[in-house]
Amino acid sequence: MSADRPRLVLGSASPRRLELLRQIGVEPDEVRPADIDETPLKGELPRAYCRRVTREKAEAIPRNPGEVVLVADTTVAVGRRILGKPADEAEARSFLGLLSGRRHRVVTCLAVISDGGLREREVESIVKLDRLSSGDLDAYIATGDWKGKAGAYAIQGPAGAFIPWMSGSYTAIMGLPLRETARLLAAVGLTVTEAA
Ligand SMILES: Cc1cn([C@H]2C[C@H](O)[C@@H](COP(=O)(O)OP(=O)(O)OP(=O)(O)O)O2)c(=O)[nH]c1=O
Repeated sequence: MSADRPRLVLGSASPRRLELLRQIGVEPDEVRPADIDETPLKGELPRAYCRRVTREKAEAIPRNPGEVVLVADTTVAVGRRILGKPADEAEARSFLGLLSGRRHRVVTCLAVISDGGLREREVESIVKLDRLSSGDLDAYIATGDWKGKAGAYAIQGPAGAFIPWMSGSYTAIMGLPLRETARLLAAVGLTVTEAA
């Protein structure tokens, strides 16, 4: 990347998002996560929720002139219901019970704030989970991989063994849609040129 490019701040505590950015040869100059309340509003629908939370993350992060701040949010939706990160094992079991044997949506919103203002994108994918036996569920819960993951699973982890089908963007499901991210970064002067 050239010396006069803007500084990139990744506004996320998610190790997946950093790993995904690195996959396209982008190393943020700084990681500066947002700490916001992610509680859904009463009656809020999943896409509207994801967009709002993403914008709030973007606005909560202090930004100096010349900096580009990148944030995202991943939300799992079963019909009108929002499944965020499970608070505990009991909630993880209940989320996985809802997802078992069904298709659900995964919405990932991303936003970039630069001197030029706010740019937003949204990517929706569909994932099918096999019907989980109680043995499958116990074994998966025991891995602990559900912790910190929207919907209580991660496609890139052991839960991959229960996913027969998906449609959309694998990187979006994992937390950061790389195609849309690369395009948004390019639009603010951060061309992705170093991918090996
Ligand atoms: C569905 C799914 C989610 N996830 C993860 C990505 C996100 O880290 C997390 C969803 O929570 P988010 O609230 O989107 O992100 P976060 O709290 O981890 O980090 P930050 O808000 O600071 O950016 O779930 C996977 O890793 N794999 C998956 O298949």
